Amino acid sequence: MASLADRPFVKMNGLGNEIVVLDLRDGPMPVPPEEARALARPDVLPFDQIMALYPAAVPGIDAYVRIINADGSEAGACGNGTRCIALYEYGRTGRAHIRFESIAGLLDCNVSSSGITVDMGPPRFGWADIPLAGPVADTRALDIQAGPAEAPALAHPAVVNVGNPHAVFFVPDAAAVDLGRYGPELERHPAFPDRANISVAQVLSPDHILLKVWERGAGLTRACGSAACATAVCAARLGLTCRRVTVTLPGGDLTIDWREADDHILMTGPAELEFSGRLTPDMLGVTA
Ligand SMILES: N[C@H](CCC[C@H](N)C(=O)O)C(=O)O
Repeated sequence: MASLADRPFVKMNGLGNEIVVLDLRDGPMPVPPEEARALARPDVLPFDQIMALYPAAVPGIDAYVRIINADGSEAGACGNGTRCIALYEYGRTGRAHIRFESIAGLLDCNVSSSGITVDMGPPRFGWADIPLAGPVADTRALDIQAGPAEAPALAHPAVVNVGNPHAVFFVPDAAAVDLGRYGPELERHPAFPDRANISVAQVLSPDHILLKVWERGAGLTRACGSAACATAVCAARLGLTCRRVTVTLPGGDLTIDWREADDHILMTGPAELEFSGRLTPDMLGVTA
């Protein structure tokens, strides 16, 4: 497989969710998983996701995007990363309305002075859509848990697919949960054949949720846009909140609006451009 050596990159973040943008439209190539893992090393260019841009297949779409986690696995959605590439494309073209295509569908973005809004599409709650290992009638409360059997630390998550799989545990006190301890086993729980992103959510009011996330293929992150979307729709589906909420993550706030008219999830928040550079063989773990 060809190497990414000598390709330009842009380092960005969405509320501290660490993003690397690789614009591969001039020379499309897959992202080698082993090079992604090498690049993500703490002393190289630590990131949570790579957003790789490819030529769009249809007119009117700015790019096709593929999302690679720090462990080299591929994801179907990345809300914070999508805001980052929307800002990147706005900087390149000056156009505020940007459209991406992804494996999970169309991502309609709008860049404005009040933030970047991404239409993440509709949630999918069916067990096979998540996916789960077998039929489950009620995906509002999956029969799994973590921690001591007699007093589980986390139990009965709501599950949803928002382009990628999420399990959301609602708890009375999110700060009291050691997600770093339970995240790894829950991410790889047998109930999730494609693994899952794991959220711990505390409902503060009908329009405000506190959230922390263990991301599939990346671990604890400062923010996770798709988890904020997943948590907002699961909370509304359970009657815990209204359909428009502020989600407060360790890195900051996102506004999520689960639109009644078409069931689409709109996520609004910031993105930040940090620096750019060029990838070297050393950064990619490639022997020259
Ligand atoms: N940080 C991303 C989520 C990445 C999800 C990825 N970890 C997966 O495997 O689904 C976000 O802001 O939505």
